Formats: sequence, C-alpha cells, structure tokens
Amino acid sequence: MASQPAPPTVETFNLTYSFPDRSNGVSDITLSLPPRSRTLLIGANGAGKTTLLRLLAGKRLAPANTIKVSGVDPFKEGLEGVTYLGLEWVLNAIVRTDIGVVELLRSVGGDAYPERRDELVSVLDIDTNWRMHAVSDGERRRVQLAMGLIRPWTVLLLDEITVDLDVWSRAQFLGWLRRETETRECTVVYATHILDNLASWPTHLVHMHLGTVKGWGKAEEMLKEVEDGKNVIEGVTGNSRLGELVLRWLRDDLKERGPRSQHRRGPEGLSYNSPGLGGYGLEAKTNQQATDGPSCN
Ligand SMILES: Nc1ncnc2c1ncn2[C@@H]1O[C@H](COP(=O)(O)OP(=O)(O)OP(=O)(O)O)[C@@H](O)[C@H]1O
Repeated sequence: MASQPAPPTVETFNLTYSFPDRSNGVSDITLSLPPRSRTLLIGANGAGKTTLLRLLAGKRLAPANTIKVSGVDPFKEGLEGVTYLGLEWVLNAIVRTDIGVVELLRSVGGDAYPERRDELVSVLDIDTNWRMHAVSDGERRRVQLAMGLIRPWTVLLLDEITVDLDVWSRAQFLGWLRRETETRECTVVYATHILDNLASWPTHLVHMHLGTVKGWGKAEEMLKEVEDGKNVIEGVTGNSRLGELVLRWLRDDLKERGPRSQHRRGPEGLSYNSPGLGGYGLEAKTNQQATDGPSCN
C-alpha cells in the first residue's frame, strides 16, 4: 500500500546559523507552522528573512536536527514538493531570451499539469503569445511565477518576488495562493514588505529582528495587539490592522537597534563597534548579549 505523504509542516528547533564568514545569520529560532497555514515573515531589511527561508529550503546547511520540513531535514533529503522562489529564480537569464511563453511553461513541466498551467495563465493574466525578450518587467515576473508554481508544491517558500506586479494582479495571485491552501494539503511561508491586500490573508505571523524571532503565532491573536488603541503611530492613518501592527514592530525594532552605523552583526559572540562612533574593533560578548539587542556600547 502506498504510504500517505507527510503533512506539510515547517518546524525549527533552536535553529542557529552563522555564515561562512562567521557572522550571525539567525539565532535560536523555534517555530512550528501547521499544514495549510499561510505565514508572513515580517521584519526590517536585514532581519534574517531570506536567510531563514534559504535554510528552510535546504539551500544552506543548518546544524543537525534544527529544521524539519514535512517531517524531514530539507538539506539532507532535497525535498520533492518544496518550492523556493527567491532572487536566484528572478535572475535566471533564460526568461530574458527570445523564447515564447508556451515553450517556457512546457520546459518546467506545464504539459503534465494542464489545468494548473491554464489556471495560472489566467490568474496571472499572461498572454501566451508573449516572447520573453519583448515583455515588461511585471509581465516577465508573472511568467516566472507561473513557471515556479505549476508543479503542485506542498511547501512554498516565497521571498518577495511580487514587487513588479500591479496591485490587481498581486491580489489575484494572493487569492490563488489562499485557495491552494484551502483546497489541498499545502503550506506557504512568504517574506514580504508589501502589505497591500494582505490584511486577512495570513493565518500566522513571524516577527523577525536582527536574526531572531521576536514573536510568532496565529495572526488573529497577534493582531489583537492593535485593537487596544494604545501606542498609536502619529500621523499614520488608513492602515489595516496588519499594517498598523507591522509599523509598530518596525518602529520599536529600529529604536531597539539604534543607528545602523553603531550596530553590525559580527561573528557569533562578537559585536562590531564603529570606530568613528567611539568603538575600537571587536569586543567579546556572550551569545545572549549578542542576540538580545543592539550590540553597541
Ligand atoms: N552570505 C552572507 N554572508 C554574511 N552575511 C550575510 C550573507 N547574506 C546575508 N548576510 C547578512 O545577514 C543579514 C540578514 O540578511 P537577510 O538577507 O536574511 O535579511 P532579510 O530580512 O531578508 O532582508 P531584506 O528585507 O532586505 O531582504 C543581513 O545583515 C545581511 O547583511
């Protein structure tokens, strides 16, 4: 009897990762995202979102037993069904050559999934007569998204690659992702700075700051923070609850970090100080201190 596919969960257990130059990537991240969830990764530039997504995709080697995607280590198993769409995908040169959309979609297996292919062509408003050397950036991006999504992934790791889509197309695309999670066993983790049309989209939120997760959980519960009416951001109006929450997070994170020139994430256990601001190179710190907040003195 064929065994049941594992549920598409995304879990990390005290995940800490340092880059080859020994600088901190992410520190002590523990998450458990259930099947069929749609999670937004939120954080300022440099918070560690891409690093985390690449680790989850098995593109970087995490310490043993710190990541499980659909129950297994993504680096060791090279998982079928896990799709990561990030910058490398966008930069792939073939989508700038004189090649037609139909050929491109065929090259990624489109003919094996004709219904999904046609649905994506419609949702992303793609003209199958386009030739890729003669389309706009947004049109190219739509084709790239269709290429990446045709095969029925079970875990989709999306690093903001919808920036070129117009607002309507992005809304259609987000609606399609939602329907996917509602109609089959699949899970989405999406890092983005663009909150348009996302107010009621996420089931879970993960708030990242300086390589750590400051908070995560069900979106509805985290959004309650906004309802207290306190801590309002002056001069900013018309945001969704999600927009308001994220603005508060980023404002407080920035305050906590201090000026960028005074904070650089150095090798684990070390913090860099800017000599121009009174620091003198490297100073040893405990891991706890290094990850708890701004490392300037
Ligand atoms: N290969 C690398 N080696 C050393 N440091 C790196 C490397 N890649 C990224 N970093 C650093 O790690 C930190 C986190 O980067 P990351 O790309 O994960 O942030 P992010 O949250 O995705 O940011 P953004 O919103 O700007 O895309 C940054 O400070 C970055 O400079």
